[in-house]
Amino acid sequence: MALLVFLSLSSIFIFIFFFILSQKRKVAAPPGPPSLPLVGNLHQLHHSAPHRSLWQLAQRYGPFMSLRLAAVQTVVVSSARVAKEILKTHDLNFATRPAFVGLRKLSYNGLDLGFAPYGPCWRELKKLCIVHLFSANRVQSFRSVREDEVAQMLRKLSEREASGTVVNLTEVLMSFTSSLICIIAFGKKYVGQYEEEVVGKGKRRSRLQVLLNEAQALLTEFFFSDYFPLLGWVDGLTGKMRRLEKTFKELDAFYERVIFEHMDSAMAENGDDEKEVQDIIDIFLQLLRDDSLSFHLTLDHIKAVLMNIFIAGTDPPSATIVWAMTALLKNGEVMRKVQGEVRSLFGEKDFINEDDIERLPYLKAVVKETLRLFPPSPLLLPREAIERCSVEGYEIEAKTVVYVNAWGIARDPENWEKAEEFCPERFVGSEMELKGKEFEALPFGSGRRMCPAKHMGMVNVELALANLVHTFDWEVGPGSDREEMLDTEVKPGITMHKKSDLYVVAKKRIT
Ligand code: HEM
Repeated sequence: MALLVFLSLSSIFIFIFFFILSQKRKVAAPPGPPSLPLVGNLHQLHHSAPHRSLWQLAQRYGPFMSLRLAAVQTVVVSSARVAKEILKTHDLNFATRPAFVGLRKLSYNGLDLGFAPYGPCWRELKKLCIVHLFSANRVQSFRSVREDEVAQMLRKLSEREASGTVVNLTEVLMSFTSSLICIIAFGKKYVGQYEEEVVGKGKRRSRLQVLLNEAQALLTEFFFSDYFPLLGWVDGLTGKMRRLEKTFKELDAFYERVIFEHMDSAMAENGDDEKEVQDIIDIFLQLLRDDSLSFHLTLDHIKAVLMNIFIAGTDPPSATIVWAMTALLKNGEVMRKVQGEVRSLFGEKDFINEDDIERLPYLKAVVKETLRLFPPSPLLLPREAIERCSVEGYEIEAKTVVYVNAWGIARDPENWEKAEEFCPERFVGSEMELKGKEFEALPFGSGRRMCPAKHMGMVNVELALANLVHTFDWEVGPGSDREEMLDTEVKPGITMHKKSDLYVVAKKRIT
């Protein structure tokens, strides 16, 4: 009997002890909205614009907010101060990425730059890519490629103008950035070598373009395996796993084919005929032969980084130029001012080159203002806590997923006057570079996981935009609803694309 009483009392004490402990932990996490059983707060996220719903929730629960997305403990950062804590003070502890199913597969199980877990291998790979692929000298080596591709885009637009057709500028810009990244990464435009497929009302895309869009979509696709691990089998039933496998296999075969073509031509040339412009595969093949590398670079690492470059090099730059043109069409005064700047300095010229860009402070301010209001990755890329740690007096458990709401922070009236207005003047004469040092606007992220290609991205956008506003006068296409054309609704996906394509008429300027 005594033993029974003793056991019952001890069980009650143990229960009370763990109950108090769990309550303490609950209190120690950042505040957040109440959650439902099983789904947690999943239902509170807007499908295509989660950054907007998270920003609204943050107005109520604060700039450091906990959410439970089914089984995934999450925190959301919505102020410059907390972003600095996470991305600078505690950067090392938040330098890894969650192993979500889509990210893991498309990163060759974590061998890439963008989604690999933090560790010695990723560190070496990032160093190597920064030095060999994305340095200022390397970006400069692609100058002629960039200028040729912009000139080609202008020619295409001139032909359409001559035939009086309305132009889908979104498609023109996607095709420009994907051609450009194909030449930079693979040495030639493979897009045109693939058969075209019908992808919607009157739209045709090359298979390679379709695969690229599919990979982009799969990176943010909802997989049961990520949020309800016990229901992972549902992903098999819905066909998502098959879609992921198929897209991965086709892209893998494409990268392999291009790499082997490079190996064959290197052997045929016997190494004595250096190419005028080395593409990214050439550089990787050289590195593969380098015995002094501090880690074992494999073919899968190369394919994984090519996957990053193909997706990240196409989408964020094209989305940024579309947003810039949308904002300029909406704000006629800013359009006149930026055209005035370019044309008054270079009115005699047919083409604005990269040296000219350095003399265009207002154009540069337009690009920065676009990146402030329309960061292509509004929630950056997800981070994950490596170990339990304390931030702003709250306890963050290991494996908590962290989203930084860069979109919301850059519209925070605490940091920006007339925050919602498109006003490039705020950057004229300002020292702000928006390259990871200022936490009030973080279009390229910050810290160890920030974008390694920020310089390349910026140059591509500035050159294309300068030439578009220099060469043409722009109007919304006749027959399109101006309101709808210039709205700021977005498509779902890892990159924030404008929802409706931008249909415009481009008229050559009168010289
Ligand atoms: C307008 C252009 C671009 C913007 C706004 C942009 C933005 C970003 C952002 C926000 C991140 C996540 C940073 C973080 O988690 O803190 C990122 C990562 C990355 N970006 Fe970019 N990007 C651009 C262009 C490019 C280009 C052209 C490339 C390659 C050719 C590229 C390659 C990458 C890679 C590999 C990562 C992953 C880095 C890592 O996890 O360590 N980006 N980018």
